[in-house]
Amino acid sequence: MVELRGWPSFPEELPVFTPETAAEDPRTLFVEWLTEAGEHVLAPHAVTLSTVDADGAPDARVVILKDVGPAGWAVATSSESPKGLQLRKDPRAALTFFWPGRGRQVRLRGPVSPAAAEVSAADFLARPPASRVEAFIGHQSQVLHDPADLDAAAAEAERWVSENPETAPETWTRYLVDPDEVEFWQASHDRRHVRLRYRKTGGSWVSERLWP
Ligand SMILES: Cc1cc2nc3c(=O)[nH]c(=O)nc-3n(C[C@H](O)[C@H](O)[C@H](O)COP(=O)(O)O)c2cc1C
Repeated sequence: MVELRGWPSFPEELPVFTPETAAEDPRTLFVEWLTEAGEHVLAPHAVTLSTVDADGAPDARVVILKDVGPAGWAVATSSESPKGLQLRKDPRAALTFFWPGRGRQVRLRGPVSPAAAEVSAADFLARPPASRVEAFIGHQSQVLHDPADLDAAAAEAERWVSENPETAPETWTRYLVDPDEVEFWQASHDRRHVRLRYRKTGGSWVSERLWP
């Protein structure tokens, strides 16, 4: 058995979250928390993206948040990857951020749509060369029978990317999660964790405290 008790989850000092003074728009509060997390944790923009597969079973993996704007929270991947195929069939998702260094979690869920082709292409072209090559290799999550196949595909992708520096693969897609619900969770050492959930109703947001 692994002894898991006693491992600390949070630092001794935690921020105090006061829902009464929180922004009216969850995006504003999210950007505040994300910016602050960037000063305390590695990869604050790493987020668990949850989707459902063709059988309705949940699936989840970590991706990188690419942007947050009026159209939603943006992530990027191949439309041919398992998550891309899942989103094509059932365009709904949840995003879960966890920033242990601040004792904070943010959860959001809602419909997902692909960004315009030129936005996805710009996302791809802004990636560093090695990341572009990685995306061009393709076959994400398929079984790799022989590592030599990956070496060959990488060499081919590298050649393609260097000869076509302005071209993005059609499969590279920015997905926008436009949440109906966003929940902010702030740990407290007295276990009175503070939770604030925003729900979109009509065109505006309603926020409610939740029991911990
Ligand atoms: C920190 C971190 C960041 C990642 N960022 C991305 C990303 O932005 N896009 C992506 O397609 N995969 C990313 N991955 C890999 C995914 O977690 C996953 O392994 C891959 O996308 C295949 O997922 P799928 O089979 O569900 O489609 C990242 C993994 C980690 C650990």
